[in-house]
Amino acid sequence: MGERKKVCKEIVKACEEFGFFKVINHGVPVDVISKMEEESLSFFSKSEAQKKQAGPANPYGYGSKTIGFNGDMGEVEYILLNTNPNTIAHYSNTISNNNPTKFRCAVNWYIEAVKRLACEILDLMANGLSVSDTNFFSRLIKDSDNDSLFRLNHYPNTKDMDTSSPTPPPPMDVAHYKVGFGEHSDPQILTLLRSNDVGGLQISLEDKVWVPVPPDPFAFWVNVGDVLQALTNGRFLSVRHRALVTNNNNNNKTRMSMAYFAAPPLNAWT
Ligand SMILES: O=C(O)CCC(=O)C(=O)O
Ligand SMILES: [Fe+2]
Repeated sequence: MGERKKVCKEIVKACEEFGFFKVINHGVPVDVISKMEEESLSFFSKSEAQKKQAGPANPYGYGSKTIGFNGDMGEVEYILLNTNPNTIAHYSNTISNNNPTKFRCAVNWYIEAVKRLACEILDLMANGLSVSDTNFFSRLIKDSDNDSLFRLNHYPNTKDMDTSSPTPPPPMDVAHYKVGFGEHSDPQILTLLRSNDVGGLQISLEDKVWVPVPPDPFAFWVNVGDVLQALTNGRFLSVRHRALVTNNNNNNKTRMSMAYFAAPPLNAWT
């Protein structure tokens, strides 16, 4: 079997078993990632009052603790954007009032690079599934009306949390954690997730068995989303995952992640 064919088969197997896999040597330039991370860090380091100028997230913009429309809460603050360049340009003004152009460019470069990677992965998947039209999935996210999203997440350290509860927390190395981002699956086709070197992400393979995902700032994790599960008639699993805030890391570094959610146009006929 040729090398490419082998990769296609392995990707399909991972999507059937886990709906989740890791990509290394992905071709997204290091400086594109580090510029995006720099922008993210500089935004989240601002004062609460400054950050709130870019909110509330409805659904785009800055949000803190409330996630989505179902009243979900978590120890997370985030910026959610549509990947449409007009939306990015609009929000850049309040997200980075000292240099909106720098922020906008960092986001656009990052999105351009991860979108290319997502398309390549989707073509490999189609190939592995022996779909005759191998660009079928990637065409959906290349459509100019695609509804793809980009999200920057920041999780505080437990040291910053309220520990004034009457019952003392269990020893730090046991189950002392808070939910940063509660259990969910991503609704779109595919998610490319990249984080700094602070852990917290977990995936659930069987019911309620949580497996920690080691952080790797040089890699991308790929999540199969609900749309791809549906497009493959359930052959691919859309992976359930969550992010916890722990204080296992003894330095003060906090987790930052960035997620690109590749989605078809809202009115796509699939
Ligand atoms: O921060 C993480 O690792 C998880 C983020 C996530 O699941 C999401 O943004 O949908
Ligand atoms: Fe997610």
